[in-house]
Amino acid sequence: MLTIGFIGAGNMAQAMIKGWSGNQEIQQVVYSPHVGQKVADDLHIEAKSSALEVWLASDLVVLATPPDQLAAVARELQPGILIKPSVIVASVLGGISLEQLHKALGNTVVVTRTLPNVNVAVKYGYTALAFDEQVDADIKGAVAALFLELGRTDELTEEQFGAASAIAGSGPAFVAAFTEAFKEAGIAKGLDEEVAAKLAEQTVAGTAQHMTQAKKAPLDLANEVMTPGGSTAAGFDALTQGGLNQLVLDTITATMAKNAEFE
Ligand SMILES: NC(=O)C1=CN([C@@H]2O[C@H](COP(=O)(O)OP(=O)(O)OC[C@H]3O[C@@H](n4cnc5c(N)ncnc54)[C@H](OP(=O)(O)O)[C@@H]3O)[C@@H](O)[C@H]2O)C=CC1
Ligand SMILES: O=C(O)[C@@H]1CCC=N1
Repeated sequence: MLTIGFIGAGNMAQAMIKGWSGNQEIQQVVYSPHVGQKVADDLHIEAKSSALEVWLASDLVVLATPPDQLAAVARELQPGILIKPSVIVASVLGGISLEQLHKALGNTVVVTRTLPNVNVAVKYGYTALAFDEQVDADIKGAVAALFLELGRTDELTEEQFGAASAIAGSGPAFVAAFTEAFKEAGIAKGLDEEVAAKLAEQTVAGTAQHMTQAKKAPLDLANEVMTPGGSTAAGFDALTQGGLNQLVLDTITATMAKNAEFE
């Protein structure tokens, strides 16, 4: 049995707990100052009463607080790090580098920097992983296998994390915003809200499934839909001329700029 402990029980921690919940070989525990007990009850796991208790009970500890809480959490964990140095840390703290993690937790702690997205809750996530040189292949393999259970994963360099965070980490919010815009357009064109919501959601989900299952590039799929001289091509022109690519680039640029403030 592997025990995964969460420090912080917000949206990201809950998504990961849900993703691993079906695995009978994994036991999960959580500490969060206000919502910890409620989240534990809702997700049928055990609540601990401090970050230190989580550390002492766990094989792998996920740091899932806001990034600015790292120093406070690291202080609480110091006795645990001395008593039980074997615990592996998987940080999901946005913008916090391996170097910053080692500075806070100490150089002896085995630390991995991870960047999952909320889709791990339904095992359709994407997680970027970064390890420092001292992490051996067995640990890398074990951590990667855990995150593979939650969707796709890659080892990236830390320099790639800013872009990965904007596209994969924040991306679900942007895709959701596009889906909402689709729904709103449906309502504006006379559909009732329930029908518009269903059409938008099924079309976004189905398009993603189609590209993934059939291994189709986005523009190949788009071209299949666009009958020459037909209605989709007219809409596609409007989308392109309206500046979709620039808008998406601006969105990713703004996201990365904010993320860089934490570094
Ligand atoms: N949401 C996402 O899609 C992604 C988030 N991340 C990263 O994950 C981290 C958490 O984000 P998210 O879950 O969205 O944030 P939330 O605000 O939803 O949750 C943060 C949690 O941290 C807890 N917390 C705050 N301070 C402490 C502390 N000192 N000790 C223990 N727990 C504490 C809060 O506790 P309480 O409520 O009990 O006060 C809360 O449960 C961030 O660093 C973010 O960058 C990374 C990738 C994607
Ligand atoms: O919004 C945030 O800061 C975090 C990082 C990636 C997704 N959510």
